[in-house]
Amino acid sequence: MTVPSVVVHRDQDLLAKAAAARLVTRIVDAQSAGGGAHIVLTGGGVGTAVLAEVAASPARDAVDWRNLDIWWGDERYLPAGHEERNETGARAALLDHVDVDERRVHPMPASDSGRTPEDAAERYAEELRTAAPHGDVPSFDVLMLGLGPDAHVASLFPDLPALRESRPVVAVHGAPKPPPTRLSLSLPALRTAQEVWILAAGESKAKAARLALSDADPAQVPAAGARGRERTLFVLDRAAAGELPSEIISRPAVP
Ligand SMILES: O=C1O[C@H](COP(=O)(O)O)[C@@H](O)[C@H](O)[C@H]1O
Repeated sequence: MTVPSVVVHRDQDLLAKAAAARLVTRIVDAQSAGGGAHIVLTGGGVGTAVLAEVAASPARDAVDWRNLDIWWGDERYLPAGHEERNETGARAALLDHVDVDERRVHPMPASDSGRTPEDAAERYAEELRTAAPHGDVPSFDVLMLGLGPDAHVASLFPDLPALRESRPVVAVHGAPKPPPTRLSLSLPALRTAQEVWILAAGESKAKAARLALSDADPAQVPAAGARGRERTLFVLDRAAAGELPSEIISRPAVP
């Protein structure tokens, strides 16, 4: 697993703008190297703000939006179009404003799909498998994650059985943050991404960021288990970085 590196921005607004610039560059680089690209979106305040900044950026036109597969790291198990669904937020912030190929936009199933959460998780796992030339999931170029104050990432919450899941997608019951029923990529699936970016702003995330950068057990600190194959990057604002030891902030990114 890669040793994480950390970038700290002045505040959430600047963090969102800088992460958006990073995301555009990452997609353009991947597309220049190989044609298509796969990205994984997150819900939450910062993740959605980053997407809105991509939409507002003139550089967004450097992306070949039709040649991009868009996935989600987790979803709240609510009816299609519900305002609390991560998909709804991502569409309003970005996807409704760029020329995506709908066949390559892969939202997780909604609760009115007629499936149980377990069937919905298996359905999404199948969709991932279909897009993967080798293995169970495509090679994600970048996978973004928000960070909860309890150090949850995606919908993997401390001490819940979903953290022990080895299949790529898991149904989550009893989440402490509403809604209680969710779908999530599992920790092994998150770890297949080339790059994992953890985005967090605000003082309420400072303790979680410190623990996520420690050797804590992912069973209690899920974010401590979210690492990319080639790179793990924490993009924080000053408040979220407030409890980090100074040697972590300046640590060079090495595998
Ligand atoms: O419920 C969720 O929360 C996390 C973190 O959200 P934030 O608003 O505290 O940044 C998010 O990453 C996840 O996708 C979402 O379902």
